[in-house]
Formats: sequence, structure tokens, C-alpha cells
Amino acid sequence: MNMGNANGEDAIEALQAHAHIWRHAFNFVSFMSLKCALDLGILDIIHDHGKPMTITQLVGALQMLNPTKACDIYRLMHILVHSDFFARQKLDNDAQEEGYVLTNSSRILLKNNPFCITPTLKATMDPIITKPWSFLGTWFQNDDHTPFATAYGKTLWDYFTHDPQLKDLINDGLASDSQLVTSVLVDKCKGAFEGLESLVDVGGGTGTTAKAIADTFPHMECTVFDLPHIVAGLQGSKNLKYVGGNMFEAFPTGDAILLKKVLHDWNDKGCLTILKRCKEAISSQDKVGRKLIIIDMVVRENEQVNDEASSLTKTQLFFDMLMLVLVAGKERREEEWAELFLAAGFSSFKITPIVGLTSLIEVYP
Ligand SMILES: C[S@@+](CC[C@H](N)C(=O)[O-])C[C@H]1O[C@@H](n2cnc3c(N)ncnc32)[C@H](O)[C@@H]1O
Ligand SMILES: O=c1cc(-c2ccc(O)cc2)oc2c(O)c(O)ccc12
Repeated sequence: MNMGNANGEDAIEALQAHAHIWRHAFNFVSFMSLKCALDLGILDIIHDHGKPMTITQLVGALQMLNPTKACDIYRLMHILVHSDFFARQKLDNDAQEEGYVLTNSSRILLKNNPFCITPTLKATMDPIITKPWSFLGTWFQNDDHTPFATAYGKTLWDYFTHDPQLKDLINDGLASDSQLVTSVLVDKCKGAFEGLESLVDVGGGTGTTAKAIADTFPHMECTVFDLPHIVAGLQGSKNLKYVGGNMFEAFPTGDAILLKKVLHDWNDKGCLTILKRCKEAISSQDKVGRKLIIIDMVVRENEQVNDEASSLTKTQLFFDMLMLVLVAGKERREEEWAELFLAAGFSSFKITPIVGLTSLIEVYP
């Protein structure tokens, strides 16, 4: 673009640039509008209505709505239709009048959907979690560990100790996120677990994944290992137990160690320490078939073959930024994983994409 001497083509380019910039600058509007729809319970109201719901019916059903704001609900719905969280449908074949219905992206947010990810979304949308993003620029210029630490003067883990509500919000979020991945895992990736007599889910949180594995493989002894305050008071079952401790020190051994969304919380140095501990733990077992199983993202940077692949990569990069802002972790590309495995002394690995953003990585001693 010629900066000094604007002509018609320059102006068109500038207008396109404006549109591009505003579209990105206002990405938060879809996010906040969706948060508002969740806060007002609009998704469940439209679902419970059972057929396309007109704006008048929706306004009538929003019992807490201040009547002076009723005329603005259509504006909220307008942006959410554009963001593909709702669609408009004719009330019936002959009718002119339209009503709102849910789309695939909003159905998964309904309370009774078994794969509901609303808790994860609520955690990510919480003002305590969104505030550190404003400190990203400051963080690049200071010595703090994370933008979260710049915002609050402490790590996310330390924040949890004085705000158990935030801890519960994030843990519920991670547990809800586990449901979908885990159900695909024990169905489509069953082979990865077959033949294992014992498995330790290190950083296993409240045990959503290990419970599903223990139920699918009743002969497998499963252990959930996490920080003492995370597993305190949790009840195991016949083939599932909880153990508290610090994974940087020691953890129980088994035929397989599982690390699900644990390594993305740590920088390379932290990951290397955890991976070396895992290598020691499975190497101490004198059996064939021992392995480390990782469930995490493998960022697919060079596969922009179509819009869907490119949008998947972009979402993975968003998560990468989330890890940078909250916990000094990162989402890794295949080459980055390979380097870590090699440095920790593993001999080989195999990646199997599970669903959407996440992959299963089997790593061999
Ligand atoms: C992102 S969460 C993943 C939880 C679970 N694996 C999942 O997929 O939902 C990371 C987990 O690592 C645990 N963790 C963090 N530091 C730990 C440590 N030093 N020792 C054991 N667990 C730890 C956290 O408590 C948390 O449950
Ligand atoms: O707020 C989060 C969200 C995630 C998360 C959710 C869904 C995914 O598919 C991947 C990651 O992970 C988090 C995390 O690991 C953490 O330590 C704190 C917060 C979050």
C-alpha cells in the first residue's frame, strides 16, 4: 500500500484492513454475548420450549428480565445467530414468522447434555481468568512467571488456596471437558489400554478419566495421583484408588502412566522432570508393553488444507496462549514433543488423533 498518496485501490485495501481489524478486535463480543446467554439461561429456555421460539415468547419466558431491557434482547440474539449459536426457523411450513432454535454448538452447552462443556467455558470466561490477558504486554517486559502472576502477584495454584471457588470452577471445567475426550478414548482408542494390568493417572484431577478407564477395564488396577488437597476425601471403587502427592518428587508405578492435559501446564524444563520420573516409574516394571500414555494437543501448524483444519489449528493456538497466560505452559507441535521424549530417554512414540483438538500419544521406554 502506498502510504503517502492514497488512490481508490488503496482506500479499498484500507477498508478491508479495517474490517479485518474490527472483526478480530470484537471477537470478545461473541464470547461475552454467549456468556450473557448462559447467565440468563436462554439456551435451556429455548431447548425446553421444544419448537422454534419467537422473540416475544423468549422475552416472556425470561422471568428475571427488567422490562425496560426487553426491547434489547433481539440484539443479543442477532449477534448469537451470526455467531452460529442459534438459528432462525419458520414456526411451521406455511408461517412467515420465525423463531429461534439451538445449533450443534449450543446443544452441547445444555445442562443435561452428557458432553456439556459449559463448566469449562464458565471457567475460561470468569473475570479472574480473563483479567490476566490485559497484562500480557506488561509481562513481556517484566520478570514474572506468567501474566496471571503479573495481575495477582501469585501463581494460579497459589490463588486456588485462598479462593477454593475458583479451584472448584476450574476443576469442574476440566472434569466436564474430560467427558467427551474420555468417552471417545475408551471407545475408539481401546487398543491403547488393552493388556495393561495397572495404570496410574498422574495429575488425574478428580478422576473423571480414570473412572471411565476403570469401568471399561474392570481387571485393570487404576490409581489417580494428584496433589493432596485435590484428592482429599475422594472415594475410590473396587479397581480405583486415589493417592495424594507431588509428581515432581515421586508417584506410584504401574504398567502404564497416564498424563492427561498435565504437560501442557508446564514449560519444557518442568515437562522434562515429569517425563524423566515417568520413564523411571515404568522402567522399574519388569514387563513388556509398559508405556507412557499422554493425552494432550499436538499443534498442527502446517496442515492448513481447508477452512476446518485452519480453524482447528487456530483454536489450538488460542489454548497455547491460554497456557502461557495462566500457567507458563504450552501446547506443542510434534517436533517439540519428539525433542522432549528423546531428552527424557524414551525410545519411540506414536500419535493418534482422538477427537477435535486432542491426540493420544503412546511413548515407549
Ligand atoms: C490441567 S489439570 C488436568 C487434570 C486431568 N488430568 C484432566 O485431564 O482433567 C492438571 C492437574 O495436575 C495437577 N497437578 C499440578 N501440580 C501437581 C503436582 N506437583 N503433583 C501432582 N499433581 C499436580 C493439578 O492439581 C491438576 O489436577
Ligand atoms: O481454563 C482452563 C482450560 C483448560 C483446557 C480446557 C479444554 C482443553 O481442551 C484444554 C485445556 O486447561 C486449563 C489448565 O490446564 C489449567 O492448568 C488451568 C486452566 C485451564
